[in-house]
Amino acid sequence: MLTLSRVSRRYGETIALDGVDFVVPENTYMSLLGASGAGKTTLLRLIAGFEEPDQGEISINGERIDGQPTHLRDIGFVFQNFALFPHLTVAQNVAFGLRYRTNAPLTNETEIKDRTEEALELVGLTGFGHRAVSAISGGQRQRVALARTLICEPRIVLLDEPLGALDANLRSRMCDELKAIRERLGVSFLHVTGSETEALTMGDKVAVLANGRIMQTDAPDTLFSHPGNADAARHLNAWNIFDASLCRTSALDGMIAVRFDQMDVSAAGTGPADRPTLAAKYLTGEFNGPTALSFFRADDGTLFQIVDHLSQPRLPDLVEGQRYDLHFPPQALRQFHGAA
Ligand SMILES: Nc1ncnc2c1ncn2[C@@H]1O[C@H](COP(=O)(O)OP(=O)(O)OP(=O)(O)O)[C@@H](O)[C@H]1O
Repeated sequence: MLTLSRVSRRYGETIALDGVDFVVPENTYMSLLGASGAGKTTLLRLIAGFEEPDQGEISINGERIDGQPTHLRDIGFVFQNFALFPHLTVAQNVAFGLRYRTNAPLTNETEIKDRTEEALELVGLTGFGHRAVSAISGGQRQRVALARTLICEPRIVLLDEPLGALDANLRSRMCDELKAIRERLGVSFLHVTGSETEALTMGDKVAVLANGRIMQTDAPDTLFSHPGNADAARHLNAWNIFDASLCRTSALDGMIAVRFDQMDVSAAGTGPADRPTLAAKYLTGEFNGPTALSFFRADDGTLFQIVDHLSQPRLPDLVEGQRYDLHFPPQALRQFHGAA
């Protein structure tokens, strides 16, 4: 189990991490979701030991690792650009860590060969060992990077936007593969990403990092349906977050949130009396295959998005520039206290 307690890191005036408390349990795929600049890479660099925190503690299974040199931490790191050695073959890249690690480097060629083949098999690259890394695909390079990390049997594997350099089809295939490889090994993965879809698909648990802090950590379905604060909700790209005073008849106040798929639309002035209702102007629509997204703007400038599933369409025909009533069942709303 990896534990961060009150970890802070500043760069001059910039507070990248501000008292982060975070736990990655054993045998878990943990996604860390955050916008650009949220501090995701900084967090990984502190865990790996490329940098040290200004404050706080980092430990694995109760043993402090902050302050220890990187090579003694037993942590694997997969970089976004894979960072392979271009002049070495696939097998030489994978074996590199075994030969040159500070802690008990291997010199027995048979053992190195066997371990390399095992690692390549684990990531589905049996038979690719002799290839140059320039002569394999992006997805295969990703797997070489993973094999090179896994061969040293790290206590935890950190993956920094590992799918970012891959095209969309490959990304979804690698999602499945990464999960399967992790399950086979039983070692925890900490995967950072700016994509909510990737975070929710991959993670047994998902943590949201914003303003230098972990805002929420939960199972993906719990986080998606029950974000605990506006910051967590904003990262899921599925919730309208707005001031309750926009609703005509509501006794609510503060910031509330309603999921894109739980809002309905009626002609102006015809919203049902038993539902919280607000007025907004229809801006435009967007088709995404099985779903359609409609955009509205309320009088205070708040943008609303409503998702319609094409198999069960529920929105009327909409005219751009015209005002409508947006409404929702009272039980669909989540109310947040304190966060804006
Ligand atoms: N070496 C540095 N010197 C100064 N500021 C830095 C340094 N490294 C990071 N920062 C700042 O710290 C904040 C967090 O950066 P970090 O790279 O951790 O974010 P990130 O969530 O990984 O972003 P991205 O998704 O864009 O890679 C940013 O405001 C960044 O500009």
